[in-house]
Parts: sequence; structure tokens; C-alpha cells
Amino acid sequence: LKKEAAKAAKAAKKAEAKGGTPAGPAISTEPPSGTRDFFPAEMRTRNWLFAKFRETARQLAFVEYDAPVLEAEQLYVRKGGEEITQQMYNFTDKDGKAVSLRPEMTPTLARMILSLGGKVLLPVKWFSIPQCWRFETVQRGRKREHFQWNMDIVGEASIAAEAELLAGVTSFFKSVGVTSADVGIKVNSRKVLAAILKMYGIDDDKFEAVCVIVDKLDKIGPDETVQLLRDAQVSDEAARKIVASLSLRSIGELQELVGEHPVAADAMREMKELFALAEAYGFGDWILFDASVVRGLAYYTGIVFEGFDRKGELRAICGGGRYDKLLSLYGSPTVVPACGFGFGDCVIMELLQEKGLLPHLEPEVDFVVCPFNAEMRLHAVQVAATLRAAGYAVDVLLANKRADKAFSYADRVSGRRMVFVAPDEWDKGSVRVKDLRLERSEEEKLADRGIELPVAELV
Ligand SMILES: Nc1ccc(Br)nc1
Repeated sequence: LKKEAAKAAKAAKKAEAKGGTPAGPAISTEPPSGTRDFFPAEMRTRNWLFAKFRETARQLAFVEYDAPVLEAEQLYVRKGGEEITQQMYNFTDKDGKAVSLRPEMTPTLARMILSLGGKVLLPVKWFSIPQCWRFETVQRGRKREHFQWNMDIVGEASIAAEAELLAGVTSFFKSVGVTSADVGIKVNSRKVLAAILKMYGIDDDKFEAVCVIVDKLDKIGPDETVQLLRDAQVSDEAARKIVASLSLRSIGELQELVGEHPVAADAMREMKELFALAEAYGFGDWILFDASVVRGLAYYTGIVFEGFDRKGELRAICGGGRYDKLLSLYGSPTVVPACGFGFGDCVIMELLQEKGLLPHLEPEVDFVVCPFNAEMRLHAVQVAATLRAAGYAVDVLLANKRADKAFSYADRVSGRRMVFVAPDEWDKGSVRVKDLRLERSEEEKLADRGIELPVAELV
């Protein structure tokens, strides 16, 4: 107890010295609940991941866009009862406007395309890596923000668009060392559900609510799913047929269930074409038909897909699908076909961590420039400016340090070479350069005098 009390007293004294109260720092040093700080090391990994997203987008000739994180709340008001719209990080701003931090990017994309009116030449292939938000209750302890790579094709009705999106997903996975043995992509079509609803005379306006309900199947089980469908005024027979259709394991079985219904036939044709294109692209081993995939967004109208880890330990890695009616919902005078996917930054990071695929990333400092003393600082910064003008990353020691302290600083910032700017060499127009990457002991480092180089030969 005495030890604990002494420790607490020391911490309180330290905090007080920093302007904090005896209880601790003056302010909380934690980010808001459910959000993350990205310190330099985490930021390097995030930048690495986003660079892989951007490289894949570049290879598929997608172009980047962005928009405010804040949107009018009405952009997300949908009647489907989706979780995403029930967890909006929304508020009334000081103008009395109902606004929300964006929970997803697709509505923003639709708004931007609509804002261009007839001036936009379709199809467009756009991507973005927005931070998206949800207001989770603290008890659930889940995150409230993530970054989500979005890739969308607007203006193409054929399955060629979905095939390109899947090419993008699989190309990204390959680019970070994930294989089809690690990850698969389940593919289904909501047109099957649409066909079943039509077969049972269920009104189209129930389609979105039915999709949101059946997306819960994995979590709530078949009986409760049937009950929720019954609550949504779907007949018991239709509800059981819908739930039965979700457990089919082949397109052939599906064919038997829905027979020759025109909407279902369209779904079958599209899926067969998609699987043929997948083989031609070379990612056929990544995708599999799975009738249980519905995805939780109300606005999907056709093909839907989701990436999953084959060990079944993680949540869905990414997901997407076709949403041909969203732009009409927002007021487009014509039907504008569209499809896209979202790829969050969290689950993929868990997968890469588990597979040992995260690179070890260090800062890239080419030179650490060290003035011998205060008088030599004028010349040291001249050397630094010359090196920087040549494109090098240069860290100038801000305080005059002894050589051993300079070395430990250079190690800490991962400097590749040290440049000492000292009077003797400077009088001869030179500086002394030491390679810091050589495997040597501290003593050898200190003993090593490096090489003397004319400043002009540094670059
Ligand atoms: N839609 C959404 C937003 C933020 C997080 Br974290 N997850 C899902």
C-alpha cells in the first residue's frame, strides 16, 4: 500500500508540474469514445494500406473524388429500417439544420452525380476513401468511425460492371499478399428474392424491408427471420420459401425453386455470366454462389457480394452490389444504373495482422545534419537546404548535441546517413558523412570518422 501511495503521490506531483490537477492531466488525453488516434507509426501503416487501395483504383482507371464528412440527414432517411440509418451520428446544427456525419459514401456519390445533371458523361468510375461514422451505444463498445474504400461504377446496367468491381477487390487482395485460400467472395442476386416476392404476390414496396430482415438470418436464425417476415405482412408460406431460398447452395437448386420466373431467369443468366467473366479475368477461384448473402443496405437491387475470411473468424471484409434505383429515389428523371462496394480499414487490418502480411515501416530520413556548434548552424542549414532541393529527406538537429547524443537521435529518427558540419572540414569546403545503416557497435559508430566529402559532391 505504501508503495502504491508513493507512486500515486509522484504521479500527482508530476501532473501538477505539467499544469494538471493532482488527480491527473488538465484534459483527457484519450480521443472521443469509439474513435482512434493515428500516431506516426499507425499513420505509416494506414498510408501504406490507402496507397494499395489507390494503386488498385489506378489500375482499373477509377478516379478519386471526395466530399464533406457532414451531409443533410435526409440523404440517409430510408424506410427499410436498416441499422446504418438507425445509428446515424446526426444532430441539429446552429442554423437549425438536421445534419449527420456520413455513415456511408454511396448517397454522397449519388448526390454528386445528380448535381452534375446531364453534364456528366456515363459511365463514371469513381473511388474515394472517406471516414464514415455511426453513433454506437457505448455499451456495445464498438468503433464509431472507420475509413471505407469506396469504388463505384455509375451508368452501366450490364454485369460487366460488377465483374470489374470484383476484379478490383481481388486485385487489391493479391496486392497485399492475401490469396483465394485466405479469402472468398460470396455472390448472390437480390433478383431471386424479388422473384419469390412476385411469385407470392407480395408488393414491391416490401422488397427493401424483406431484404433488411433476411440479412439478419445469420444472427437471429430461421424461425425468428420467418417471424419478422410475418410481422412485415409476408404470408407464412412465402416467408418459409424466402428463408428456404437462402440456404440453397447452387444456382441449379435455385433454378428448381424459382422455376422459369422471368425475374429469376434474369438473375440466373446474370450470375452465370458473372462466373464466366470471373474465370476469364482469372479470379474464378475467389468467388462462390451463396444464396444467403443479402447485405444489409436497403437500396441494393441485383447482384450483391461480400468478402469473407475462409477461417470464419472475422466479420465481412468488404461488401457491395448493384443499386439501380438509388438515383431515381434522389430525384433523377431517368433510371441511372449503378453498382459499387465498400471496403473498411479495420477488418482487413485484422486479417493482415493475423497472416503476418503487415510490412514493418520506418520513417524515411536520408540525412541527419549535425552542426558541430552554434557557429556552424548557419552552414549546416545551408547544407540541409541543398540536400532538400535535391529531393532528400533531411532532419536538421535543432539543439547542438555531442556526437553520441547526435547518433542516438539519428537512430531514433531512422536516419540513413549523418552529415557533420564542423570548422576544419568546412574551411576546406567539405563535410563529414557517416553511413548509419552499417551493422556496428556503439563504440565502432563513435570511432568511425566516416568519409570527408566536398559539399558539392553530396547531391
Ligand atoms: N456505417 C458505419 C460507419 C462507421 C462504422 Br465504425 N461502421 C459502419
